[in-house]
Amino acid sequence: MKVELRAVRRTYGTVAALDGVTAGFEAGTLTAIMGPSGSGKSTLLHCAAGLDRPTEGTVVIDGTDLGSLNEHGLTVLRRERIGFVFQAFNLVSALTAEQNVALPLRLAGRSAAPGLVLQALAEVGLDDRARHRPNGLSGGEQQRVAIARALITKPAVVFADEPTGQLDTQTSRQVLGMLRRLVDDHGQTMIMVTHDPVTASYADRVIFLEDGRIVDELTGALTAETVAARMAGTC
Ligand SMILES: Nc1ncnc2c1ncn2[C@@H]1O[C@H](COP(=O)(O)OP(=O)(O)OP(=O)(O)O)[C@@H](O)[C@H]1O
Repeated sequence: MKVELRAVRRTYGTVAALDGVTAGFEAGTLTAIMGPSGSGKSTLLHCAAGLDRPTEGTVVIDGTDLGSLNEHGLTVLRRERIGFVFQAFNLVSALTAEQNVALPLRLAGRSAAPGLVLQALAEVGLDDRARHRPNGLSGGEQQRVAIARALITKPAVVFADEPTGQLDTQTSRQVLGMLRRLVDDHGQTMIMVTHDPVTASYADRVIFLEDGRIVDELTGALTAETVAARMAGTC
């Protein structure tokens, strides 16, 4: 499912958090958004995901102009087609890991096929923690439950904000490998904000923001070194 931003501007008072961003995100691609603090990364993600409305310009997902949808229409689109891996989308503390992962299916009125939820937990290495509540899990484990929950509906588009922010190196590699396989095998469109060159190196493309504008782009065979060099302004 293609996601397109056309001349998107988002202002907060006199601050232009996004200042005329045009970008397309094709199905089956993973894009990393990078840039200094305050450059507009979260604002871009929120506008592209229909969580925030641009002040000017349009966001089009799979041919639908999000500006033409009311709040209910946006909610349905988000629930049925979009997955979120955001730090702010916390787990429900009263529910077990298994129940948290099953929640998006229940909200969409879909029943979970037997084993589906456990399989999603197994993919993030947590099938043995299914009955634990969030406060009985480490930060990294909670993050992995949130990823399993985001992917359980097999969303066509996934938005991620620092998807491996709280994970150790090894778990982080596993999770990134898993996200990469989802894009390659299921043709999902994935857009992730990250400060980490290693995380960005899993992407097909890195977009660099500065002061609400796209200032550069890297594509091709990305390595953490080339991304880091670009961040340091040395290439
Ligand atoms: N709700 C808001 N109200 C007012 N200003 C905002 C709001 N959200 C963002 N801004 C401003 O818009 C600009 C872009 O913010 P944004 O959060 O998109 O940046 P970012 O690149 O994600 O930063 P970080 O890496 O620190 O998370 C900043 O100047 C920020 O202060």
